[in-house]
Amino acid sequence: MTDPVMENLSTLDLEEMARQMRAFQDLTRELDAIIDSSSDGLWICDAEARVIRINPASERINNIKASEVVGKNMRKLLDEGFIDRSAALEAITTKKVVSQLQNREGRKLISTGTPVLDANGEVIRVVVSERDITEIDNLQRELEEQEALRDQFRNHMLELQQADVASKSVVARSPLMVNALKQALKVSAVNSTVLILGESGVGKGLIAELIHKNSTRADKPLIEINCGAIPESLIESELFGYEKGAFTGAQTTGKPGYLELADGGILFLDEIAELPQSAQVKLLRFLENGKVIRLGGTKARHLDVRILAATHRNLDEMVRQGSFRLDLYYRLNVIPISVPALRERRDCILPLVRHYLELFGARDSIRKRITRAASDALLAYDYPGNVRQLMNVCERLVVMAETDLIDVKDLPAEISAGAGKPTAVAGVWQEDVPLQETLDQVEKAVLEKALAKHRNQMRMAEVLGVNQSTIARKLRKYKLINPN
Ligand SMILES: Nc1ncnc2c1ncn2[C@@H]1O[C@H](COP(=O)(O)OP(=O)(O)OP(=O)(O)O)[C@@H](O)[C@H]1O
Repeated sequence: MTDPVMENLSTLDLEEMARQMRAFQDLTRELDAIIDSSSDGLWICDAEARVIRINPASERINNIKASEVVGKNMRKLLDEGFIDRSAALEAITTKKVVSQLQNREGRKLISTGTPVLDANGEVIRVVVSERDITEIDNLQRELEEQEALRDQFRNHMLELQQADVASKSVVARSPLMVNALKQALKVSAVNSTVLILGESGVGKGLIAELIHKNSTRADKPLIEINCGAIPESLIESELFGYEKGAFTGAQTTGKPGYLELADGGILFLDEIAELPQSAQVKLLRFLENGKVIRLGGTKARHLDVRILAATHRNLDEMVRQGSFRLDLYYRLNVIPISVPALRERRDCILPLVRHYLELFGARDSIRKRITRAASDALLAYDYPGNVRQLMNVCERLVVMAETDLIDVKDLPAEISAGAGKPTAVAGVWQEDVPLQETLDQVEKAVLEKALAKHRNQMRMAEVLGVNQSTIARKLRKYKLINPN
């Protein structure tokens, strides 16, 4: 017997139905693939909140099998305590998309219930997607903790620094030193990298502090690191920071580097010549693009850090020998400031002595004066350790000198040894050196003494019996004044 319905269908109708059926099957397969491959969990419920299906991601997130929940009503799952809130129930009631935070099996989930409405606006299905945000949440918390730690650290440093700088004053009498300070003040206003050159103890650190104090970054940190004092194996992690587990012994939370800590402020890299080659490459990259990537990390952080660097070494020579990168040298040497050795600015010596005797005296409530002979010995000494050495001598004199009047006998042996002896000024010279060289040395020493005493070229000219233009020319020749 033939089917009457089939009888009335033409071959064309049948072909169309078969095509539609195939298209429907393809669509179902596509939907299955989407649902099953989603990394977010998916729950599909009917209008009564009965679970129709859940995807493999949901099985994994909730640690259940689909068979345990399919066919059950969300209300029952709620009563059984399997879930603490249901986005599906709320979406059915409100007919709106709802998002909820849920705690399940010790994990944090964000569930979004979306109602599917028919043509009459009635709910026919609810799709609930759930995303496990436990890791993101932990990372967020870690980040917040680190940021809090960083702020705490930075504030602490800033307080210490402000107290330190406030208590310091810079003594400068010699034109060479005055010029170095002027340069420092001038560059404070800009953001350029500065390379401070000079022997150990001349005051390079003090110049860096002066630049910071007078810059627009004064209320942000000045972080100082001595590249020579950090073990080579640690310098990169100290400078650039590291992510957790970057190397054996790394803190489990990871750590920001000094560059990050200096964000918004200034990083002062003392003893820059001691920076290992691999760190030189990374520093150069930072100077070029302003970004750092922590060790073991992939995320580039953009930082706003001004770099000041200092060294007592001859970087030119190191570049020639290949131990310092030329490209980094160019990047650092944008504005060089040379701080002269103390023996090249003897007219700073006595003002510094007075300054430090007063400073240490006030600290210890001791007031000490100094004899002329002791002053002369201090003035004649060469100070291989520069201002730092002079400062230590003054502290010792305040504490140790037996009477209120400091005399030659109170001075350290290396300084008192020179007292009273004829110096180059009085006529001691080396044998067998060209006469002109000896004469130049004597002339320079005479000018240095006169400059320290009279401070005024006119007066110097009077005392030395030459005209003022000769004095000016010779001061320039021996670099005792600013060449400009
Ligand atoms: N012109 C100055 N007036 C007052 N104190 C100074 C002056 N120059 C340096 N000092 C003091 O001398 C000490 C040494 O200075 P500083 O540390 O800045 O030298 P440095 O050149 O950076 O030395 P190093 O190369 O060893 O790091 C510091 O205590 C500093 O305050």
